[in-house]
Amino acid sequence: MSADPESAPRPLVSAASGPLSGTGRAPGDKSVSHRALIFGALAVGETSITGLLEGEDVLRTAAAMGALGAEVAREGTGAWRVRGVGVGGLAEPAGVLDLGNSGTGARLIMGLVAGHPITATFTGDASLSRRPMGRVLTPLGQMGATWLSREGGRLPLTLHGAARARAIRYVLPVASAQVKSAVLLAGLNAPGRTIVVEPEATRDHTERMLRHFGATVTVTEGPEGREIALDGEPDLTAAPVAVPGDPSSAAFPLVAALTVPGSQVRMEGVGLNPGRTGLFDTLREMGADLVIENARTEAGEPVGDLVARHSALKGVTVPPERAPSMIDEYPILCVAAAHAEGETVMQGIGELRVKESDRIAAMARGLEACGVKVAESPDGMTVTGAPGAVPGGATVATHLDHRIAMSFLVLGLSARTPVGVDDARMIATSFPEFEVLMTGFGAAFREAPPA
Ligand SMILES: O=C(O)C1=C[C@@H](OP(=O)(O)O)[C@@H](O)[C@H](O)C1
Ligand SMILES: C=C(OP(=O)(O)O)C(=O)O
Repeated sequence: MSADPESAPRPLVSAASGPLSGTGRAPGDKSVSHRALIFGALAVGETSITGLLEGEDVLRTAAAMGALGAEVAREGTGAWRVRGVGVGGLAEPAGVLDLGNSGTGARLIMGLVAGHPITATFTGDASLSRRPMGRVLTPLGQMGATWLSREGGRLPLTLHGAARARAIRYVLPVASAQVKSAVLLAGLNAPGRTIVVEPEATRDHTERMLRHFGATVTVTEGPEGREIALDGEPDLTAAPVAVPGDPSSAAFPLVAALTVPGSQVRMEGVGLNPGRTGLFDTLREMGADLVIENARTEAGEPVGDLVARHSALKGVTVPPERAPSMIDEYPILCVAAAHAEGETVMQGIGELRVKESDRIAAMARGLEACGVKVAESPDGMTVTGAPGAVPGGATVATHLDHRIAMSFLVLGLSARTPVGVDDARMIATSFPEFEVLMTGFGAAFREAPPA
């Protein structure tokens, strides 16, 4: 279903369905998919990608790479081919780059453009236009880029790349893999060493992929944190990419199985990069029967099959330093927390307020409407569970946020009365097969008339 802003919202209702069971595959990892297209576009030669996520966020990045001069072709389901232009070889796009709902696409491609002597205008949907871009513009400005934007560096924004990009050393003021990646992408076309220091480690897909395509990247632990150094102006060479399954997407059916009595669900080929697995650790601490089988390495990324069985969960305090490794998973963790005995305390998660929606507020309002007790602070929330007794019975506002929509559809499967979401369109940005997969496991979803 399309997330086309011109189309009408699509309300959806989820109701208690009995046990869920089955085996499925998570869609391709969104972070790795964006990067495969971007590095493919910068490399010399033809990169073939398998398992690419064909969600709307990634399709926007594919279109942007085409507009910047790469040849991008779809060969079959998840199978794509990118003929790159070489570092420094991007062309100025003729039209506007519309990144839709995607923060990753917008911020990474800004880094790419900033390192090239070209100008590009970026737009996005209402959600993306509210999100802060100053966090990437500040370092990109230090590297020589200039821009004209709405107040606070919001989209729409026109970015003039540097005539000759300067390598910088940049200490991340916020734990963000998107900011780290934007600086490294700009640094690719800068002579000398670009260094990013991250006080808290974030997902390292960019570092892994830079090496995979032939760049020299060294990572050391320094007094200020993890220090990533990239040697500028490398010759990137096309390399095949097999995209692992997305743990952030697999989280939804797995938590559904943990919370619906009698369920057992197996998700195969899930990426288990340690920068992404904080939710699985947390769920196990809560008492989840969640087992990894067939742990293996595929194309440089750890991968495994995950089996979840319905479990009696208990509330935990999630260590704030774990936040970067589960940053997109707090909405679905709230659903597990709603079914856990006692309190689940989440702290150090202020970043959730600047995602596709203010996710702390969206989850708190939705859970309250469903009869779950929640306390909210500027950078945290506490959910008090009601195991097996979540009332439900509300239609929740999703604010153009796919993860809010999927979380409440999962909650509806175990609530006493159905839970509706006001709009399911955005699910297509990251997990287009969500409804088919979940209904295949036995979930009861039905279209609802608009309120
Ligand atoms: O680099 C990436 O692919 C991502 C980084 C995270 O964002 P931040 O860098 O803003 O934390 C995450 O929330 C997003 O879904 C994907
Ligand atoms: C935050 C997310 O993505 P992005 O920042 O790319 O919009 C997400 O997918 O949860």
